[in-house]
Amino acid sequence: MRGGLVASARLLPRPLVRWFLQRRAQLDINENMLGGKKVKIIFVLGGPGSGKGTQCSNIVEHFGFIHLSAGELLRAEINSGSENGTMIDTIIKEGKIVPSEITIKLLQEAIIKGGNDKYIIDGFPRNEENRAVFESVQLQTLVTYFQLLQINISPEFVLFFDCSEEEMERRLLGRNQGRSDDNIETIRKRFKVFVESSLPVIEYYESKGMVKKIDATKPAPEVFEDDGKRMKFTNGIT
Ligand SMILES: Nc1ncnc2c1ncn2[C@@H]1O[C@H](COP(=O)(O)OP(=O)(O)O)[C@@H](O)[C@H]1O
Ligand SMILES: Nc1ccn([C@H]2C[C@H](O)[C@@H](COP(=O)(O)OP(=O)(O)O)O2)c(=O)n1
Ligand SMILES: [Mg+2]
Repeated sequence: MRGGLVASARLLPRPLVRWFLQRRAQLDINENMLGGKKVKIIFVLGGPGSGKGTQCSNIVEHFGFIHLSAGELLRAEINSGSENGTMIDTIIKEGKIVPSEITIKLLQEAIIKGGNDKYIIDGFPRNEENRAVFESVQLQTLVTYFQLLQINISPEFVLFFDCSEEEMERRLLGRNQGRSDDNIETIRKRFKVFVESSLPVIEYYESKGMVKKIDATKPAPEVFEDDGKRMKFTNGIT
């Protein structure tokens, strides 16, 4: 947590960070509990087709979280005809990652609109930029709206769905949701981006002891049994 906070703080003006730290010390609070309502976040990460969306639906049903899929928010933005839509569409078709500002704005809006205090966010952060910008934006939000909106800077934990590429490829080719990126050419690009850009994020959280790794190659009900155990065993989440 401290490392993330320090990294985020580097992106902010120093007087602002100093003010924030002093204010926090005065109020005897920490970054996970800034008075008022706490918004808890769990990140769900894993390669394309590892079963993130499928398992998040199960988790929502059993544990009362609001599920936000970064990919679905981006697809909705394309379909809404927004000015960024064409650009987002092109990036997704190329299997690349959309600039963080766009994705984070959509996530923040959805969190505020959701009005819940527990969110499970799937497919985010997908690269180091996603992670660092999310943390810095959260810190700014905390500073700006000190008593109004308190979203944790860091997730409670990260669920990592570990699945072989062979199995993920099979699932994506059979997904049948009419997605422009579920074709073999884009799938291969997405696997490459996952290994090069997303795995380092998982490793970062692993180094902080925050990752709960799940064998996602098994059939969906068995995978959910694993999620369920991990959710129940985590105090204060359910
Ligand atoms: N454990 C599983 N075994 C077999 N197929 C699965 C499993 N989990 C999900 N699927 C199927 O694989 C495809 C991709 O799953 P999805 O949840 O959309 O993954 P992701 O969000 O990680 O891309 C979907 O068609 C889904 O029904
Ligand atoms: N944080 C994110 C999440 C998704 N995207 C883009 C790039 C991804 O290939 C697509 C689709 O993401 P999505 O999570 O829906 O895909 P999968 O469920 O892993 O198959 O959206 C992004 O740019 N940034
Ligand atoms: Mg998905």
